[in-house]
Amino acid sequence: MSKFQLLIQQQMNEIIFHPFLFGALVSLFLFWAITKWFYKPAANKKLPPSPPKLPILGNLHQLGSLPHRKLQSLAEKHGPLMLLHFGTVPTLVVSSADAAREIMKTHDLIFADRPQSSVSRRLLYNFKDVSVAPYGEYWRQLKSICVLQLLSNKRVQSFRSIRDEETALLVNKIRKSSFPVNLSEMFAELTNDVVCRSAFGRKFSEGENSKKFLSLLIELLELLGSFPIGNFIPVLSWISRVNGFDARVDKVSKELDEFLEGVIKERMETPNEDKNGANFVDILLDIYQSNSSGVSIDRDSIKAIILDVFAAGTDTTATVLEWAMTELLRHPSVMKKLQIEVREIVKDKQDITDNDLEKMQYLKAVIKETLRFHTPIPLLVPRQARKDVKIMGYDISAGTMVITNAWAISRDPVSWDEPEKFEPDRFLNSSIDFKGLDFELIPFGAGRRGCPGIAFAMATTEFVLANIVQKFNWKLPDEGKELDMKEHPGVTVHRDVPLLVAATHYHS
Ligand code: HEM
Repeated sequence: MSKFQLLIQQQMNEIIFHPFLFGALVSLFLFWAITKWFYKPAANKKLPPSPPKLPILGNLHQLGSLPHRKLQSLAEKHGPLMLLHFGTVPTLVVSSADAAREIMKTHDLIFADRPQSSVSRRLLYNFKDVSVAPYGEYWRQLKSICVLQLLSNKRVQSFRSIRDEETALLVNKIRKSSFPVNLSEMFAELTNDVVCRSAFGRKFSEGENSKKFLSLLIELLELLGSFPIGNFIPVLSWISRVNGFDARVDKVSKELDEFLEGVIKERMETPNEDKNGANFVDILLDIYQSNSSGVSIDRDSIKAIILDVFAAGTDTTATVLEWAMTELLRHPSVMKKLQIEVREIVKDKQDITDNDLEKMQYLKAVIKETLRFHTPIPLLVPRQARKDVKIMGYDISAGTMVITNAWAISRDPVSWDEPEKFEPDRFLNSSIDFKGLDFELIPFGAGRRGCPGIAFAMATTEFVLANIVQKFNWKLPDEGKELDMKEHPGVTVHRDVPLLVAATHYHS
């Protein structure tokens, strides 16, 4: 979420250097005076500990460019439940497995809402998608479409040929690539193409119109990850109108809508008769037109769900692959052990089957350790309290935003031995999994609002990783030099610099 912080910093700069400085300062002063006058903290409430805050900004200035790291340090001082203030928004920060269990299991129903922003309202069809829809009957119906129809194990299996073909293309690209291979770029392309083919039945990396869609998606992700200052200090909402941010949101939303309308129209005119080869648009159109499953969705719902799948499913999976390869290159003994496992199971066969993947226990351990050590969305997706509730003896008010620092939880020495070490073996004799039942490892969240895309994401991650470690030997281009491990700020935390590597084809 640090686009968040970057944006706030950017917007603060704009306040300071902008010709509208005077207006901003006057608004802020009035706002501060009014809130001071009316706001009286509840005397009889027991609130979680809070770090000291500034007037108006609250704790916004303490987030830094990588908030998961800053919030971890704050939690070390103030405890696993902290109450921060992002401008006027009270925000509960959760930093231990026990506290996360209270939120996502014991009181899951109370925390089943998401905070709503004007950006997601405009980009996601007035909250008609799954990930930001308010908790209620509409969200329940969409979530069940995702879990039972779009992202079920059976559906994920039906996309097997897409994974096969796209992974074969990746392997070919690596073979032909000039030195060094830019793996970060290749993983991003692959995950986009896999999601695109699963959603539309074709890719967007080919053809002019399709390239436009790709650049719109990149903008969508950027905008969804941004938090204009007006979200936290409502009196400053006008800044987004004046600095062109609102106009950019409107433009991206309009152009995405035109593209998706085109895809839907085309599919309605020439429906896909092959039920086994159905893609997400086919399935959603079928539900829309036949009112099957007793669910009624409209055209906007279809477009919003498709955008969700792109926003949630591409960047995240590419990040896991990127960090997994990074750690394998930094730990040659782990790479060797993984290659031995994969090559022994595959032997001299041409293709890796789902059955082979099932047997690759070390591969699964490497992926789990990557999700622990480099949690792709370190602060998960924020929730919001629907009612007043007591958590660990503290009073939490309805409307409080909740941020779970899953990154800090999976490095908590209370739950993990030597948490700062990348050590996949820790999972070999352990039943801990990432599916939302073990709160020390929750990269996909948990409970009602937990991620429905785990099977989809894992199918791609396991298959791609198994193939590239089997078919190539890998080295850093400059062996004497330490790999740069800096993280790039964002909702999904990538490497700051692309992963460049040397690959040699392996012959069994
Ligand atoms: C490594 C890959 C992925 C990671 C780390 C990830 C992580 C997450 C997280 C942390 C949440 C919020 C959970 C919560 O609030 O408890 C979430 C929600 C969601 N994810 Fe994923 N995700 C991944 C892949 C996918 C894929 C591939 C899809 C779809 C194709 C997907 C679709 C969704 C949707 C629709 C939601 C919203 C669920 C709701 O609000 O009810 N995700 N994901």
